[in-house]
Amino acid sequence: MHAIEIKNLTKYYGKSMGIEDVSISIEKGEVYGFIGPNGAGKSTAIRTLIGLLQPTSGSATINGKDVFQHGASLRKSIGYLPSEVHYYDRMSSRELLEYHCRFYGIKDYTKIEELASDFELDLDKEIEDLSFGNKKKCGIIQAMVHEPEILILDEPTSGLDPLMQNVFFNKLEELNQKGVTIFFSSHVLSEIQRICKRAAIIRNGRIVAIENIDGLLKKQMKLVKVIFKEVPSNLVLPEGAQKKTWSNKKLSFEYIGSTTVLINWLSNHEVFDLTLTEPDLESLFMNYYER
Ligand SMILES: Nc1ncnc2c1ncn2[C@@H]1O[C@H](COP(=O)(O)OP(=O)(O)OP(=O)(O)O)[C@@H](O)[C@H]1O
Repeated sequence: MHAIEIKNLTKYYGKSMGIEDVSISIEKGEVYGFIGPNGAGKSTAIRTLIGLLQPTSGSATINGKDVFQHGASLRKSIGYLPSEVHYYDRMSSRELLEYHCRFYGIKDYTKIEELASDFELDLDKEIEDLSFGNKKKCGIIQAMVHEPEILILDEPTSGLDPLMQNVFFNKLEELNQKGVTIFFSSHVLSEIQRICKRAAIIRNGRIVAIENIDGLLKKQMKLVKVIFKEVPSNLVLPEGAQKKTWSNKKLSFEYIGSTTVLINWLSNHEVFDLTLTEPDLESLFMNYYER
């Protein structure tokens, strides 16, 4: 039995399409990524998956149970972070999280303190005084505090600074080691590659690929910028390099291929400086998923 199974899920907002024919299966204990550019349909799919939106057609099950028939009981085993959090402004995070716990019959609030300390959240500040990133932390704690067996997180890292993103991913790894299934959306490829084994790639409301992360890494183009000490004569680029541009001693090109081959090629030259960057999602789509 899959932890999450979405079958041919379609959601139209009136005449406008949110998602069409989306199918995703997630094993128990898996960390699964959901990646796509803005407006691709990630939030629509997630909201429909957890029963917050009625689908136009198709079905979604969690632990084998239909989310519309068993919504209330299933939601007890899910932790959900929406892409945007909206709270009662005049409550403190502590009051909000305690209020949340009471829905789950939790009377011991030590987990709130524990998570707030991990995420460095001041529990005594009123929500309206929290920055965007701190509200996000509050949302993440809310998703985790009742210790759900499945975490469904919609753009969890947006608004978190890089250090806090580290804390967040370490926490996901810790929870996953305890058996928690995690499904999270992002539009940043490196985040998905960091902890997922598989990812569904969505564009214009449709799944364009379901990839093993290893496969995605092999396909991934790198942007290579090299500054040479001296411009080498008769320079031959490694196989897989394309769209080369020169500016003074600075060479830029796109590279798809073995990292070892690239490193070997670089080691044959006097390199003054080097940057390797990941392409944005649009370039990835242009290269592989354009249909
Ligand atoms: N309430 C709504 N009414 C009408 N159209 C909507 C509604 N919510 C979403 N849409 C449309 O559905 C499509 C998918 O939007 P969705 O918010 O699911 O994408 P997303 O991948 O989550 O985007 P983002 O990364 O920007 O959050 C978009 O075309 C959007 O305009």
